[in-house]
Amino acid sequence: MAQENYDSRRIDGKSLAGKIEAQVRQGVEKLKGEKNVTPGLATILVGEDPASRMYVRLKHKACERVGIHAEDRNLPESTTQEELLGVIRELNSRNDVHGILLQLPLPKHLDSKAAMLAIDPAKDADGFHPYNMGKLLIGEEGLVPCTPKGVIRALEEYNVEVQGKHAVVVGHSNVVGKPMAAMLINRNATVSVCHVFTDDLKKYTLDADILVVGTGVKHLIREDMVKEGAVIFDVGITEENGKVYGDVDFDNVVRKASLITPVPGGVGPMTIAILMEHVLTAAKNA
Ligand SMILES: Nc1nc(=O)c2c([nH]1)NC[C@@H]1CN(c3ccc(C(=O)N[C@@H](CCC(=O)O)C(=O)O)cc3)C=[N+]21
Repeated sequence: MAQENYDSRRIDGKSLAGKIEAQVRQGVEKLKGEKNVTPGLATILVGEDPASRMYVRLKHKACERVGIHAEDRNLPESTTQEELLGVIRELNSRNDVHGILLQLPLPKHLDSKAAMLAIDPAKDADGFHPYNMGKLLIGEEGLVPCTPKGVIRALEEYNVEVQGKHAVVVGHSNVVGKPMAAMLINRNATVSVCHVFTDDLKKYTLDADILVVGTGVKHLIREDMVKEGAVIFDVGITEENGKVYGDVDFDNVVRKASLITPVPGGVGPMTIAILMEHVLTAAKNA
């Protein structure tokens, strides 16, 4: 059987990220030339979790590509809450650090809510501070969570109409689902938010014009659960035997989608590109 070619339906997150990074690189050059300011990002990683280390490394590599100065604060697993807050306060006070990223999850003995609250909202590159989250909810999108912002950017790039459309968000996490729902509401979509306690998930997903899935459940979304012509963003990552899987059964769902992101090479690279944009924005505003 001949393999059908669905390439035109695939949202190429890598090339979109490349486009955003090229714009950031120009902005960084301009800021250096005009104000002699080099944007700086400090990442804080507590402990040695290999996945977290890899994500931090990806962010540092992106900084290198766009000309942002990156500082790596790798703290031992035994770090106390007071010590962590001390590092955050030091970074808050430094004028060569414009963005602070506290890599999550933190070891269990640390209070991540209190730590995020300690980050200067103006340096909150992740957009996780309650002040920035609150602004997002009232329609003021400054520093907002990078992953849902990447989805919005892709919708814009591909000229997908959002107003009046039924957008279904699966997963209600603070980093993806909730801010994603807020951004879609801000753009006048009709938004349904589904999660582990939703019964009859399929009833909602089948009606979705735009479907954003971030649950971490491998291949949760099957072909029979999506509407013909849907625009689908897969924000899930499950690692199994060195392979990465999304929340969407891409190979089969692609037949019904009009646009769809793969994993890897979809939303992940866009997340990092938006993070770079945020550090530049924070440096401009400083
Ligand atoms: N404070 C905080 N901010 C974050 O932004 C944050 C975090 N904590 N904790 C963990 C998650 C995860 N995350 C990813 C970013 C990019 C890819 C990415 O680019 N992935 C590549 C694949 C990379 C590979 O597997 O080699 C892709 O999808 O193509 C993945 C995951 C950011 N996170």
